[in-house]
Amino acid sequence: MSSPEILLHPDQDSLASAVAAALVNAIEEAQRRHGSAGIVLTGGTVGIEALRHLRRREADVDWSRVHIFWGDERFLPTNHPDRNEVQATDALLSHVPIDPANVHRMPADEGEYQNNPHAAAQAYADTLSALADSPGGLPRFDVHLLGMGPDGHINSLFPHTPATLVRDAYVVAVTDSPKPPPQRITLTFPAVQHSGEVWVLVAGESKADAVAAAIGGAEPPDIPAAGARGSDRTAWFLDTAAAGALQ
Ligand SMILES: O=C(O)[C@H](O)[C@@H](O)[C@H](O)[C@H](O)COP(=O)(O)O
Repeated sequence: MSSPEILLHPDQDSLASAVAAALVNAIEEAQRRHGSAGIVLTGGTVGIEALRHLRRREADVDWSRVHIFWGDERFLPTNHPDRNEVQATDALLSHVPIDPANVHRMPADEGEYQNNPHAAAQAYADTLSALADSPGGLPRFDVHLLGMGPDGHINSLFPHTPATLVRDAYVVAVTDSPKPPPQRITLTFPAVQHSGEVWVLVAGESKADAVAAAIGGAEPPDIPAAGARGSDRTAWFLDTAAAGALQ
């Protein structure tokens, strides 16, 4: 796995803009090398702001060869404004010519999955497996975007929770998240670390201690962002405030 690389930006807006520019390049590079690009999206303010910036660069991307996935989802009914996919759709996906069949959303809390986040997590694992080279595997994730909470959580992997210990599944349900809503679906560390590149996007002073702990080598069950590692590259996009506790 790769060592963390730090990319410093003066503020949240320039950070989000830099992420969008880097995504344009990473998508083009993945398409050149593999034919298509697989991008895993995150929720959170910075992650969604980066998508708004990417929308402004719509013409710079060949959307017909992009696959979109999610690192986690709030298990809520379709169209609920707190769903990460609804926010990403508003910010970017409904404004670009992407093939809807290439947008791989996590299931919502309704229909056959209503009140059953475990079945929904399994369904997403099946979706990923169907796109993988071998059964039970994962498709290529060229870039996995991650936000991080002040407690160091990434995706819905919260400190000292069972999901941080899972090694034998790529997707699990979380039923008692410390941050609302309690029910979520999340990729696990093995899925995150399957990614070629992992980019952690963090702004604000409230995150500074967790940034320093994660980059300083904390244990992932304590500070989950410490387990945010890509096989080829791990990039921390930080604003000055979030970098404030780094030595
Ligand atoms: O699922 C959630 O409750 C949030 O999406 C969360 O995981 C978020 O990604 C981080 O807390 C960073 O969020 P900010 O970028 O808004 O600080």
